Amino acid sequence: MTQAILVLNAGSSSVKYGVFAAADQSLLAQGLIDRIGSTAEHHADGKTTVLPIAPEAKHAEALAWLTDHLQVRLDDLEIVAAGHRVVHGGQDFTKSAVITPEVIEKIMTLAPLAPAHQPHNLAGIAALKAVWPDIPQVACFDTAFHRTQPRLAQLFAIPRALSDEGVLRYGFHGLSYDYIASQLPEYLGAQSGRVIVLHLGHGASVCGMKYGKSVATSMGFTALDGLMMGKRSGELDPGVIFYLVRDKGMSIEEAEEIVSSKSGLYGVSGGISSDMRDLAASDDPAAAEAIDLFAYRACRQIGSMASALEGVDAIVFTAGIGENASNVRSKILAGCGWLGVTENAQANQSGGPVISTADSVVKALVIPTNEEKVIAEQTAMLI
Ligand SMILES: Nc1ncnc2c1ncn2[C@@H]1O[C@H](COP(=O)(O)OP(=O)(O)O)[C@@H](O)[C@H]1O
Ligand SMILES: CC(=O)OP(=O)(O)O
Ligand SMILES: [Mg+2]
Repeated sequence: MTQAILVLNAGSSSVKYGVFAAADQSLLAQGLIDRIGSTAEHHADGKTTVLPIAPEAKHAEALAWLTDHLQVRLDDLEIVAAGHRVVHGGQDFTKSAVITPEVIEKIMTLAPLAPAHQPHNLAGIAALKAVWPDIPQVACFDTAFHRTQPRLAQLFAIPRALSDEGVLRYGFHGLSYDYIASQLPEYLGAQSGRVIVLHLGHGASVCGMKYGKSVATSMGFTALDGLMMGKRSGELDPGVIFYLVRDKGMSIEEAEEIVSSKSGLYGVSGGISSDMRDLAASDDPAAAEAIDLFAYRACRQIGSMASALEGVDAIVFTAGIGENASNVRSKILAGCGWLGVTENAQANQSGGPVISTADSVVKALVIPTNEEKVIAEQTAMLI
């Protein structure tokens, strides 16, 4: 039987999985469940099926369905290890780690800093342990890639004692950025020096990379900062939170829910949807304004990254929106014309990879991300 590594990538609205040959990490099978929390769908082998679970069911039910499904589907493979995306690694984890009870405990203590992710990551680890109790499991952290940020990029302007105890800009989506960094030389050659990568999914962030290393990123201590997202506000005056709690009498939990699950595309569209596909299909002016604000905020962050990089050679789009929504890419590129980037509308429509004109000073590209591949490689290295 072929020996294989099973990879789980639990995001805020989806669970992606991949099965890779242990020998060379070639892909053997993959799939994903998305729209968790509305009508969860399983996509694999070109087929889409609605999961036989309640529409409002959460990650736990989706994971239970998935492990049942995988046991049947993978019965001709020998699963020898599992790799997991774990969103928050704090200061302790600068690279991936074999999961032990101590590692689980550290991951749990960081869970309050990533409440929309870390519990699902831990649930995935437990779900696979129940089915494959004897295999090694590896945790691969979203924060690890950004540990190369210079100190000034990590500091918030808060009392020193708080920074010293770890209230810092960690940044996320590091597995995705790691994959994109590995692809840059092939796409850009010598132009891969100063690159701004936009990971635009349900969660969204920007990373400024110098020669493939993170020097600045838009997410912070938690995954709430930076860009506008599916349901998260992104960058927000902290005074708004005080107003909600002190003046409007909300509890901290209610205020947290506002900024983490009632804002972003969902909130600005007046509750139409957190999914870019639904907003693009809507003729409601609030849906159009949500898309415009999403693009506007991305342009503002690109300006910030260009400054941290002291110039820019290329802009890369990736993840669900970045890879698929040509209308959003087009709006963002139009807002960045001053940086020297010119969209090739036809290439953008057809998905690139190069979506700038031949004479564009700054190159723009679409590169599909592959967090699962990075997890498989990091897992193979540790087992
Ligand atoms: N064909 C598409 N057109 C426009 N947007 C899309 C398309 N497919 C996915 N998306 C957007 O991508 C998001 C999911 O991105 P993804 O990176 O898979 O998310 P996550 O890993 O954070 O769950 C969806 O919420 C939706 O807004
Ligand atoms: C960190 C984060 O926001 O992840 P996701 O995009 O998967 O929600
Ligand atoms: Mg994701």
